[in-house]
Amino acid sequence: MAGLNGDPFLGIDDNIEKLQYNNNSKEAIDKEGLVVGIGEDSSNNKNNNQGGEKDMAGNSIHRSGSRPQLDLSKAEIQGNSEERDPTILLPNQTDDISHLALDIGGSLIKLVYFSRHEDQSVDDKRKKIVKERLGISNGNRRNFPVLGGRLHFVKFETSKLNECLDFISSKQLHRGGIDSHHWNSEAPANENAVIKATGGGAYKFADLFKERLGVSIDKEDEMDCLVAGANFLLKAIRHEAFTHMEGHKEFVQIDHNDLFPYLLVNIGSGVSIIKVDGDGKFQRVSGTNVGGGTYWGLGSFDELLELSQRGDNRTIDMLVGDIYGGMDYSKIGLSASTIASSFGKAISDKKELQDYRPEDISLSLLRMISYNIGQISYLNALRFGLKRIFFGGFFIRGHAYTMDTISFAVHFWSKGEAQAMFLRHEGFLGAVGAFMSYQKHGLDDLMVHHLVERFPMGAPYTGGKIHGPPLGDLNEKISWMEKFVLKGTEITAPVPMAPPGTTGLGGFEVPSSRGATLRSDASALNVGVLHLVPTLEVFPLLADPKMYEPNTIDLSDHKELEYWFTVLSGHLPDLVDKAVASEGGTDDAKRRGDAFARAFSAHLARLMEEPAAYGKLGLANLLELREECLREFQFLDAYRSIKQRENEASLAVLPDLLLELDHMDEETRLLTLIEGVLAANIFDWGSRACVDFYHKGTIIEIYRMSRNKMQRPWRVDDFDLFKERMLGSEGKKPRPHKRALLFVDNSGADIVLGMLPLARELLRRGTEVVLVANSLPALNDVTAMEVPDIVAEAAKHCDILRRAAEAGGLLVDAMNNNSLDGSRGNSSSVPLMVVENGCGSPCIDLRQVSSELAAAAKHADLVILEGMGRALHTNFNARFKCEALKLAMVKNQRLAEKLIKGKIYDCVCRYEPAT
Ligand SMILES: Nc1ncnc2c1ncn2[C@@H]1O[C@H](COP(=O)(O)OP(=O)(O)O)[C@@H](O)[C@H]1O
Ligand SMILES: CC(C)(COP(=O)(O)O)[C@@H](O)C(=O)NCCC(=O)O
Ligand SMILES: [Mn+2]
Repeated sequence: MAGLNGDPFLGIDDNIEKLQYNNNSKEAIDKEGLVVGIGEDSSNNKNNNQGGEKDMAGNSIHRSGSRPQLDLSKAEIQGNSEERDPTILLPNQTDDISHLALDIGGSLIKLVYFSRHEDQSVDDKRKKIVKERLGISNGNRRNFPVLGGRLHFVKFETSKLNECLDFISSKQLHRGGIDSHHWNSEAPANENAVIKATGGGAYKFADLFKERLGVSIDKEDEMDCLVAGANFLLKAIRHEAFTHMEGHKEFVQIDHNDLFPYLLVNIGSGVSIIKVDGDGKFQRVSGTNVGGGTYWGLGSFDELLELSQRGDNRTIDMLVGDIYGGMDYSKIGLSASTIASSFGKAISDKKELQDYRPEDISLSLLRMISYNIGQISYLNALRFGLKRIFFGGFFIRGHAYTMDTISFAVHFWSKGEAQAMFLRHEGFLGAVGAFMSYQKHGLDDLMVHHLVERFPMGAPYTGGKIHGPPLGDLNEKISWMEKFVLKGTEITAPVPMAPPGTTGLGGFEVPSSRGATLRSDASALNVGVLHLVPTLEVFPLLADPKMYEPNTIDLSDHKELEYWFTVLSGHLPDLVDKAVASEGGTDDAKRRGDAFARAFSAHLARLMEEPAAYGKLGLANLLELREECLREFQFLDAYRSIKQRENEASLAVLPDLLLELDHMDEETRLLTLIEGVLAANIFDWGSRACVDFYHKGTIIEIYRMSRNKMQRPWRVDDFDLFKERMLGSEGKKPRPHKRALLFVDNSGADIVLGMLPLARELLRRGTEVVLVANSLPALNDVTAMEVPDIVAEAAKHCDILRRAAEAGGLLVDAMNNNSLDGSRGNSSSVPLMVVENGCGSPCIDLRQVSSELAAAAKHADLVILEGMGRALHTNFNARFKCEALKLAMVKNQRLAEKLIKGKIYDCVCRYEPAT
């Protein structure tokens, strides 16, 4: 059942979403005939002579083991009655699997399409053993629809339907069923292909679709789709909704059980106002013809928006003050600056339209439309007693001033009773709803933790128009990066947006950012590719998953963001060197390294300019973005040789360390073990400060030095509490833990001389130990694939480890002989096991972990989180149902100051009893 069991994972060959831009640099590039649309890249692994599954040493590279997969031959699970009607894609039934849904509006065509992955998982022995040991079988697995892949969001102008048809055809989206990676251009178009579509164009253009693509359009009701889309997004995307007041954006956590009723206002060409009471329960209560089409109809949308930034509507709008001789009409609560009549000054001024500045007209128009919609929305909210109003539709376009104006209107008219909220997928509600209407996708069963949003290399450049077919392979991606960056230097250093807070006060003031330029692609689509990973689970030991926030550092503080921006930019040259070297230093690797650096810099620049562009931003997201970006350019493991070297050096001294430990009494040993973990956590190639002194000595010298400096009390020091729990007090022996989950961090000394000896101590005391390691490489972190070899090597020198590893099925001999047939190895020891965590980042978001980790957690009563990434940047404030120990050396001065009011190289040993 490999396919149905596909373990969760973060895709590595992230797609470059179709790009859109309409700035000057684009023109230049277009003329050169460069393909500017960047499409799905399914061919990362094929095009780069990586050969797929083996590295240079012939070892399997674990790249995507946790990816969702579909197994054509095992479709029988479809009938599994134990599960609540799981929806299953039957890969053989190619004729009824659709990948595409459309919303063809009066202004824009919105596409949502789904791409599945190839099965690239390495079904390694470790996984088989883990499944057996942890009792993960298909029968008792969580119910989930067999669905894994990515949802992409693209838009076109309706008047350019042909470009849209070309796009669909180039990606073969209409062929449905055939994995789009494997489509065969010679294959006949699917005769029965049906595409779900909504919006007026579904009627208007049905014949054209049949003619051009040979597909039938299955028309879905527009309001049904809007509501279905909004409900799905609000439930399934963690930070879909946000408020936007006075330039300040704040993501809102919507409680699923407290979503209804709400008012949905979709501002497309025209405006629909819908009262939503539940799934499929709604009523269109009103609308207005003054909407997005009104604005766009009077000029070019992007241009108008940009002009409005520099506008002053007071030259053309008649204000209360104009009527009252500069005074407020305070009796009825109107200030002098209140707009009394949009465009009203034009009557008295005796000027012609062309005498007014286009900037001022544009702003006046934008305000007129936004206030009007805000007011009508408020009146409808009042009519039905609704407090929450969600605004969607592409008129909003993530534009700060528009949102501020609408928010102000709602706030003003409702006297703060009602709240305006906006949606990140604003314009895609209908298209998502149309997609949802393919019930066989089982999309409605997906939950927040099944979705991972990724922002591929194209994200910083999105916006504007689409040209040309999608880029198909890595090489094209790289040359796109090269050419694009050469031509469009202003894009690598994007025009800064007005800093937060100055995009406009909303209210009745003019934008205070007058003169500030909008991004050259004023129209950025702030949505990424949604990876659907149905096997991800919430870590079962979180005390309160709803309150859980992985990030300790919230980068919405601009100073903080600036600091980390500088740090990460500073790391780049060194990282690129390592990455290039890890791929043999070839010219090809150098090109990829360059492209990676450009792409990551562009992400950083984009986020500096608009920190919330990719949703709520924490440091963990930035660190993960870096790893994903490396993978996008096929740097599968930049630190491979460093990790190997350090593992070997550390394993060589492990026997001496174990001997030393065995001569100690219990209490000294425990302290030495914890000291050892903290000291060995110094080997962190993600920290500038540490890397600097790796040049000053050998690994072992640095480890010794670090250990010698372990002066207690540490900055956070709960060791005595932990010791009491482990060893007891006043002669009372406490019961040992049943199972401990050890979240391991770095390779080399960190795992070998730090965590393994601690694991050994727990095993010795009769506690089962599960080493939890990354699914994919990140910096010098050890991966789940690498741990068994390290343990096997260590076990050669240690009986405790050997017997436990055998019992856990970790030793190669054991694997080959008895483990796979289900026998338990040497039963005289508790087992030592290894599971992957589902991540490929130095940090861990415990809301989205692998199913093996979730299974391992079931019987665990102790969680040990190690390292800065896992225990400080994320999870420092996390509370667990079981006991938790958080161990890390703080290798960054600023973090030390902020988090523990200490200094660099201070240590944290935080012990928390079960909550
Ligand atoms: N790139 C763009 N080109 C044209 N209009 C845009 C663009 N981006 C946003 N808009 C605005 O979005 C409106 C269309 O919103 P949308 O939700 O797609 O409605 P519809 O379904 O009626 O096409 C346009 O009328 C315009 O005001
Ligand atoms: C990337 C890291 C979280 C990895 O730390 P670890 O989890 O290995 O202890 C850490 O190195 C870090 O926060 N670096 C910040 C950059 C710097 O200080 O140079
Ligand atoms: Mn690390």
